[in-house]
Amino acid sequence: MAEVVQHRHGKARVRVGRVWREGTRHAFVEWSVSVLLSSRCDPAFTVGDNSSIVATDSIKNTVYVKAKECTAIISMEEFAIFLGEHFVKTYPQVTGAQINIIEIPWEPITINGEIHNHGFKLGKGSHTCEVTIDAYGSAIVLSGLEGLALLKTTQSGFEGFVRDKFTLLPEVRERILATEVRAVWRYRSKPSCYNKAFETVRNKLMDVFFGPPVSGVYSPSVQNTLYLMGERVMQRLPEIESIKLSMPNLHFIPVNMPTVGVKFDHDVYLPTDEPHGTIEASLTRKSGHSKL
Ligand SMILES: O=c1[nH]c(=O)c2[nH]c(=O)[nH]c2[nH]1
Repeated sequence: MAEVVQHRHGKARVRVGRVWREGTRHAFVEWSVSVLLSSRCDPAFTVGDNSSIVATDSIKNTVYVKAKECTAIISMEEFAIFLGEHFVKTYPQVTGAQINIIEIPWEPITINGEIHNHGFKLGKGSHTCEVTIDAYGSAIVLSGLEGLALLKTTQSGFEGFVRDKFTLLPEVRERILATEVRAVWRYRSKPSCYNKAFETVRNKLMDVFFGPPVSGVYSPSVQNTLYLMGERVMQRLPEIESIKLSMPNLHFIPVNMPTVGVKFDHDVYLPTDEPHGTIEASLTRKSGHSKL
């Protein structure tokens, strides 16, 4: 007969996206929240009596309930205190709560020095290149951009797609649109500066994705936004022959659990990256064929 000396239980990596809409200016955070409760529930371990266990599923739901209750923007430290206090105050058998949160470093977009109302990005993405030289010394130059994560909290929808017995997805005119752009383009002539051309491509891709800083621009699908991004890059840089864009659709699923107090109001989301939509296309100047 053994004695349980120490035990905890909780839920790890509860992903939550929270949007605060202050007029047309949106604030946004994405957190990965882990909760561990210390509680007097030894009989659950020793004799299979679950009567004192706060289910880890309820712990996960509570994260969303508390995120919903934060009606003003809050730091993750304050949120962790708010959440931890809830568990120790609500359940007499809970003697302690440890909350760990990692914040995904989404930062507001700036376009021409002006902060965008609802656009965010993660980092800057990487510049890549692939050069092939043939026996005569002629070079094919491909440049690319990898890992540029972009997100907008509004001005996106998806409607009018095939509806049949396999369809569950509702049609929406309001959703979060998030992606991680990968682009590869082929030069038909040498730009005056490859690095400057890369910067121009990156800025153009972002300008088209986000639209003007105050109003943004409506996206009816990732497909259409991707096409417009590629088209505008080729309009801006005549040296580019063709461009291939890959833009996964990183879904932010509305959290709607009215029975536990979370009625979705474009505020609390479950961010996912698996599975994700995969959208890609190659664009080429009308005269040529894409060699990407
Ligand atoms: O922009 C989108 N394109 C799709 O092809 C698609 N499919 C889906 O389920 N959601 C979306 N969104």
